[in-house]
Amino acid sequence: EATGVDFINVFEKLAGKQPGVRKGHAKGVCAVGEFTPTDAGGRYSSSALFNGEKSTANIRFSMAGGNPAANETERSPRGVGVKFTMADGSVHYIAGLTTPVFPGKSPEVFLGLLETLVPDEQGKVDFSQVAQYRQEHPSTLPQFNWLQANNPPSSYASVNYHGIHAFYFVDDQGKKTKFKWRLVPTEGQKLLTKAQMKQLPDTFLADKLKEELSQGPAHFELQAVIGQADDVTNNPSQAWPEDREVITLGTLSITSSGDNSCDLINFDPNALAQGVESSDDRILRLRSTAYAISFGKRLSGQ
Ligand code: HEM
Repeated sequence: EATGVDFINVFEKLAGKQPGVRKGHAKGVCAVGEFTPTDAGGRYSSSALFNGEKSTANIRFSMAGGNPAANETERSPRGVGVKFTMADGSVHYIAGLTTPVFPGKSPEVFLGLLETLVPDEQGKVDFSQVAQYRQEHPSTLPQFNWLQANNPPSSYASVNYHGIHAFYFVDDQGKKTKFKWRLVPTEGQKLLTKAQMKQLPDTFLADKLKEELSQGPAHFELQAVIGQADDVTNNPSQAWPEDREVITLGTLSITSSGDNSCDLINFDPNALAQGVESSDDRILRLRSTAYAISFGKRLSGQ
């Protein structure tokens, strides 16, 4: 079985030692804002997040991977982490990606994919080996195909983000409802054109966000896709059918960005307030150990 330590080790082989930096999603920007709930979530969950009062939000937008100099025009996932602090003081974390699916049905398949991407002693990646691994492990393909078909965003604030894993709402009676969350920009998605992907510099997303927020807040709808009885909860490489019911849980407003307010946050996706629970997805469960190791390392300058 793959462990959190295995992932931290392979990230170091892929990105080199990056002391003091996140071992995944190394490049990113902090932002702050607030969350205003609708009354829809309260029908499924006892969480204080949905009880009518506003929560404050600490946000971080990021580039996937361990490279702090990642190229922001490349076809790779972008990420978002949100820490909600509710009026009663309780906290709830989410961390998702721009892709609706993850590249592997299990920690082992994902780890194997990363291992094929480790360069040899000459610094070369054997891409034929990567392609062969993908064919032999078809659960790596849906995310790859999605990234080829969808250009990267022109702003961190103008793209959909997906929780990818299944979670459960739990209501006052203990009744559970499976769901997957997503954040949808209220003004719709804005993606780079092929020409912009060639012309833009490697780094523009943090400045662009700051400039956009100087004109006023950016808004996302937090939505929940409600699962049906036979929708699987343990395979993040697969999306649920398109026709599932979607409810709007509230609006996330981003008001400013560019400070260091997220540096001490570990966006552990299993650190959930009462009223929401993790599913049996092994990748989701494993993320806690990997994030904790990364958090400890980066805070201690390793
Ligand atoms: C086995 C699978 C995974 C591993 C080993 C892994 C590992 C990591 C690590 C080590 C970090 C840095 C944490 C920190 O220093 O605070 C990170 C950050 C992040 N990961 Fe993952 N991850 C995995 C799967 C996922 C999935 C499925 C998603 C999305 C659904 C995701 C989204 C993110 C995001 C958005 C961040 C940045 C959080 C921030 O800004 O601090 N990861 N990941």
